[in-house]
Amino acid sequence: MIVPIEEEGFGEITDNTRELKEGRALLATAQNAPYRGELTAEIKTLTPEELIDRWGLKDMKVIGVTGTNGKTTTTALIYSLLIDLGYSAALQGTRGLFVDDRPIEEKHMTTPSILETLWNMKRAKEAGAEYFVMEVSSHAIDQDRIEGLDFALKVHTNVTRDHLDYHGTLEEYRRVKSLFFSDDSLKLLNKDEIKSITFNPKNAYTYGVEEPATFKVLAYSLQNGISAVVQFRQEQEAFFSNMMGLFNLYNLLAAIASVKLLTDRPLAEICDVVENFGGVSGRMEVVSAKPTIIVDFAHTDDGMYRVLDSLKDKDLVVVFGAGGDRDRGKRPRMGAVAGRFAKKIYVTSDNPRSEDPEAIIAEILQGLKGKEGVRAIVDRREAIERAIDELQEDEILLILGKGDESTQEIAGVKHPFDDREVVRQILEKQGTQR
Ligand SMILES: CC(=O)N[C@H]1[C@@H](OP(=O)(O)OP(=O)(O)OC[C@H]2O[C@@H](n3ccc(=O)[nH]c3=O)[C@H](O)[C@@H]2O)O[C@H](CO)[C@@H](O)[C@@H]1O[C@H](C)C(=O)N[C@@H](C)C(=O)N[C@H](CCC(=O)O)C(=O)O
Ligand SMILES: Nc1ncnc2c1ncn2[C@@H]1O[C@H](COP(=O)(O)OP(=O)(O)OP(=O)(O)O)[C@@H](O)[C@H]1O
Ligand SMILES: N[C@H](CCC[C@H](N)C(=O)O)C(=O)O
Ligand SMILES: [Mg+2]
Repeated sequence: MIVPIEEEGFGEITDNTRELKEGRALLATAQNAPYRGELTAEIKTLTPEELIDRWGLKDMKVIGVTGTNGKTTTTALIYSLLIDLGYSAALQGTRGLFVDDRPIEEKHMTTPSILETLWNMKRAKEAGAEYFVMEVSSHAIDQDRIEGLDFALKVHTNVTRDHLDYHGTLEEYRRVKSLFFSDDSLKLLNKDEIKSITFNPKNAYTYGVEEPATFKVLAYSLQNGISAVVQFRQEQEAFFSNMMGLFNLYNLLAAIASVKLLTDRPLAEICDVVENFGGVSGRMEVVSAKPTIIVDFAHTDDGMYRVLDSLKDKDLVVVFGAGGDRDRGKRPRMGAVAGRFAKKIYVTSDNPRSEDPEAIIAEILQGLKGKEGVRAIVDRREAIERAIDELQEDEILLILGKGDESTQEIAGVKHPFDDREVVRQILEKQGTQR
């Protein structure tokens, strides 16, 4: 990556030795260390810390959220609460880069290289942001893509199972996630999932629904949205959100606690603005009210469990698949979770990428042996169409795994495909046929 830099004698900086040329400096990172062996003396290099100094980023308050699921939702909530309380904030993650509700960069990676993050922080600062809320993926921790960053707050959502294609084992995955919480930084941990990580107890706060915690939910209801009462020391306040599901109560609690720790504003003021948050696109997004069709990004067995469990008193119909070139072990587990909660199940393709879609479906079906009402349809559009055609009164259709993704990656080609758009086209076609 190459970005402009105002440096005597240099106009640009890159993090790739292969892009070096006259007038271009090199950012010396942990990631490109293996390639810096034969650097000649006249190459101007900067470390991430030096670049942070030069771009005056030291006073930017960086919030990092890591965990298997909930990062995009929790960061979006923190960002939204800060803005509604009058602060200026930036958001970087799976859905791209935003500053004060303005999209600045298309969606790219959940956590890009340190040069890209610093460049985004520079642009956010120039746009007036004082907070930089970012998702921190396990890959980024493992590859030290966050080197040099001084976090004002580190947040843990949960550590269940994903990316074992990359980390190998659950222990290794947990070890990597725990690295993020090993220093003295101010940290906020999910007390109900505290066993999933190890952490440095210095400056550690907790949030919880079941367990006693610094930020404790005293009561809650999940009927028609989420309403709850939270206690922090002597403060006790109620909040309400239109979002659905117990898992979103955790995301809300983590966000409220984060903003309290960052701003020390009265809990009442923070809880007052919770209701303004309309949710994250592609996460529990109600695409159609009648028939009820919800699109969600759940793409692990734990994510699916949380979503389906939060609707378990309804008749559920599920369309889902599993990503190719990702953790294969979760596939039968995803099948088993669907089998446990859903009345009808359409197993289809997600992003097969370089794998054979039929083979992925077969691995998911391993978790559905003996289950009635299961159909396997490789073509995702056809699976969604069949599910909608066969949907009965008072059944709820959940289309899982892709959320707000706008493409389906098959054999290296990204085809335009957006679950929500497909649902709208099918309903329109049906509407005209009725
Ligand atoms: C598997 C993986 O994570 N790969 C990431 C990794 O690539 P890599 O290890 O191949 O990097 P590399 O080619 O050795 O280069 C490392 C550094 O050395 C430099 N380099 C390289 C060669 C050279 O000759 N000279 C040189 O200086 C490169 O410019 C780079 O800065 O480092 C790159 C630079 O930071 C990332 O862009 C790349 O992410 C790829 C594109 C990717 O798809 N990663 C996915 C798996 C990912 O990270 N996903 C997570 C989580 C997704 C989620 O759950 O939401 C994410 O954060 O998005
Ligand atoms: N706190 C949570 N615990 C478990 N599952 C959750 C939680 N929050 C959201 N989910 C489920 O996981 C899905 C992904 O949520 P979200 O996009 O916020 O997670 P993420 O950590 O950013 O995921 P990714 O690492 O893929 O970017 C949601 O669509 C929902 O089904
Ligand atoms: N629908 C995607 C969701 C995963 C996105 C992200 N968590 C990643 O692993 O790239 C898939 O399973 O292919
Ligand atoms: Mg995300």
